[in-house]
Amino acid sequence: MANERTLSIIKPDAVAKNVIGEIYTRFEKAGLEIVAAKMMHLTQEQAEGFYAEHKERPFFNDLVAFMTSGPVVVQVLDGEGAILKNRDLMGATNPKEAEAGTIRADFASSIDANAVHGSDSAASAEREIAYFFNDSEICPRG
Ligand SMILES: Nc1ncnc2c1ncn2[C@@H]1O[C@H](COP(=O)(O)OP(=O)(O)OP(=O)(O)O)[C@@H](O)[C@H]1O
Repeated sequence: MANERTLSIIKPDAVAKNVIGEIYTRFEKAGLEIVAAKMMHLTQEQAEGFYAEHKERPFFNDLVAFMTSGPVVVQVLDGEGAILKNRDLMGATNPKEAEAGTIRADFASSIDANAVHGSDSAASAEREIAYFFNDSEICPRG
């Protein structure tokens, strides 16, 4: 599988639980390099724009309220099959259904406060990385 990049967000619940380092360790152990990272407190506009595809869903307002409730950490992960690898590390959207040992099984408390986001396709990854980072902010190693 080719090297690719994906956008990951550590959501406000996981930042509040002080598990940023534990989540980063999982990325690193899976062979994903963190090639860009920043902590930010999303504005209403930033959260709405990021989740625009969910605009018509009944949970949209709650999702935006949650994502703006506290700081998040946004990062670009780089590695072989990074998109799928990150989705596997995250586990199912609903932590009750997430497999044991996944980030959501271990750190998420509900389907709203589910600890992490990860791009779900190459097209989403491209859009989402560009949403938060300029090319000059991404620092591949080696
Ligand atoms: N039925 C629901 N009720 C409440 N919140 C939901 C529901 N479905 C999804 N969400 C919230 O919206 C986010 C985006 O939904 P999506 O279906 O894209 O899930 P996902 O791809 O697993 O999560 P993410 O996009 O955050 O990686 C979810 O992470 C979750 O926080």
